[in-house]
Amino acid sequence: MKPTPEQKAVIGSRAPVVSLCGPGGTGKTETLALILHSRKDRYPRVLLLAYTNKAVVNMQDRFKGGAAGHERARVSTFHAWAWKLLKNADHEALGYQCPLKLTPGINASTIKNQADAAGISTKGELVFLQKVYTQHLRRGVSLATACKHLKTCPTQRKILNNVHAHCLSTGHIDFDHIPFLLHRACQDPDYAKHLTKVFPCIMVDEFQDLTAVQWKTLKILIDHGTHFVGAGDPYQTLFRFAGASHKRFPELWAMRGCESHMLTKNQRLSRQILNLSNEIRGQIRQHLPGYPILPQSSSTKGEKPIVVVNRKRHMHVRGVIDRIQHHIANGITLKDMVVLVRQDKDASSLVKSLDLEQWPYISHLKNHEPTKSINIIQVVLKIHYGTATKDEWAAVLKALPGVGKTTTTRVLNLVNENRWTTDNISNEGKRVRDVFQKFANLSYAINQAGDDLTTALNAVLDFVRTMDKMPDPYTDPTIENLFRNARATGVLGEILNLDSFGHYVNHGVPDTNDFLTIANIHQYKGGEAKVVFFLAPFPSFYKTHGTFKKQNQVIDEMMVLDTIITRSSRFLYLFFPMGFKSWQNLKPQKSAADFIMPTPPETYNLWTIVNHEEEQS
Ligand SMILES: Nc1ncnc2c1ncn2[C@@H]1O[C@H](COP(=O)(O)OP(=O)(O)OP(=O)(O)O)[C@@H](O)[C@H]1O
Repeated sequence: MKPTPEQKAVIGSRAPVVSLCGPGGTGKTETLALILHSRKDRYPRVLLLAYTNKAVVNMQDRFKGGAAGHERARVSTFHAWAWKLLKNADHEALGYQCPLKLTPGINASTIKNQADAAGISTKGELVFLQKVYTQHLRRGVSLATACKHLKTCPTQRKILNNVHAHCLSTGHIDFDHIPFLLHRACQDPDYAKHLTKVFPCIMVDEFQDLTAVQWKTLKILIDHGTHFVGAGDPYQTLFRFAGASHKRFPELWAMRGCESHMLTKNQRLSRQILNLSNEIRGQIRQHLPGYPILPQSSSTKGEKPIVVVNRKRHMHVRGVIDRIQHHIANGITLKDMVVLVRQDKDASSLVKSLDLEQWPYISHLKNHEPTKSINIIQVVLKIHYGTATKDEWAAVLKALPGVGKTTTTRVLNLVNENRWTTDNISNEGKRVRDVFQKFANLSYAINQAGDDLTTALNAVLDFVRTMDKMPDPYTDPTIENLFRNARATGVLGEILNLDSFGHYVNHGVPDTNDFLTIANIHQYKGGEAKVVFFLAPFPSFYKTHGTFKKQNQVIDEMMVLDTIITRSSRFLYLFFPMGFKSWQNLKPQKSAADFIMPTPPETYNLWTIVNHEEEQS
């Protein structure tokens, strides 16, 4: 691969702070790989942070094959990197009475326990309490400030203060605590200086997705001398709900010594797809002025994007399957195709059809039922972390050999009353003691394994193997992904984030390397495929979320659509659930279709799907 002049300029930059901005497909990630390579002799260590576990795995794959592979580079999510540092940090200096224990799900379960104790049990109030607590952590503000900002009442404040006190006294922390605590640790100038020495160069892909507290932490390191490269696209800020902001780039540009680079030559999109993307970006820009978005170019010719309209989802599914068959007949493999959705349930009828037709696929949808093995592995891990619900405990106890009804009831009572401490258990009968001993042995093995996550996972799998009526987990094809992700992220608890690895269904097809990908666009960010299908949501989705009532949300949806469009290098199909006549009359739908309709008709081809069966009947 020959870098373009724009890419060469960034690679050759010696500025301490570099901003690399460009629309989807302009080669930002590729350029980061080249910068990494070019800087390998300049720094003893380079850290590259990516937003999702999937992005980390992709990046590691890209570096393995590409020029960048060298031992001094480390690719990680912010959380995995920060957790490795926090494990060795002085917990007392951070206000904790015990060493930190990463316990995924602990925030939600402690908030629930405290709320139960205070007699609060409505779902709405619980969700609100979680929102306040999460905001305090993600924004890097004190709990008191978050409480004030979100106008909590004295009871709610008391509950949240108790949650906070519980974490400090037990050392339990959740994922959201990780960046918050690293930020706190970096406020000590000696620690920040130390980190700057250890990480003299940090690069971030999808820079706009950093949360406020993550960015504040990196800014401290930059101020202490860490060199920095932030690559991304403010128009792909899809994680605003999780704390991302299109303002990150202006904040980066305002840093002292920042050199700003733009990539404008699109390496992925054909000219025809680029035209459509530029139209949507033009609309985004009307709402978000202030970003110097230069005209893009592309040298690849391709097909015009195709807009397909039909009111029925099952007709879209037929259309997708028909087009897949067409492309396979023309030499494109399933592996080069992806079906993208905005919300997971939009893919459910497609998944049913694929199962019926026995087509192999990998689904990155959150609502895809995990295999029995993955399910039980997650529950066993939750027990290890102390966050399993009573039902989850019951499911495991049911499958443990030699555990009858009486033992199960006794164990569940102890768990329910939160009384399964060593002292309490020693007074119990042998069977109950045996059950807890099994879990204690497992926890010991996991803790002993430390950073060696393969060993830790094997301990969990071996535990599952001893259970009755469970398939052998080692024969589950998804397990390989699980190990791969665990190794990539370096954090065992990430396995509880089901969406971090795909759900693979190969239906016994001999070539296990050829499958269709189905994903939510938030999961597929940064990905690319030759053929991209988008199954747009029905207008009811936007109505439920009040999207068209708030400008910010309309912009979010435009960004979602542009991110989907820019995943495709050759063929793009956008399926909208609406009638052909409504499209011809340009009747607004209050849905994603409204962003395509105003574009010049020559930007795309308009198709509909005719149901011959219905016509015949
Ligand atoms: N100079 C180049 N010559 C040829 N191909 C390139 C060049 N730079 C990048 N590419 C290819 O173009 C495609 C898009 O690159 P990349 O994924 O780095 O874009 P990106 O800007 O990070 O996209 P996104 O915003 O969607 O994540 C990849 O297939 C990459 O290998």
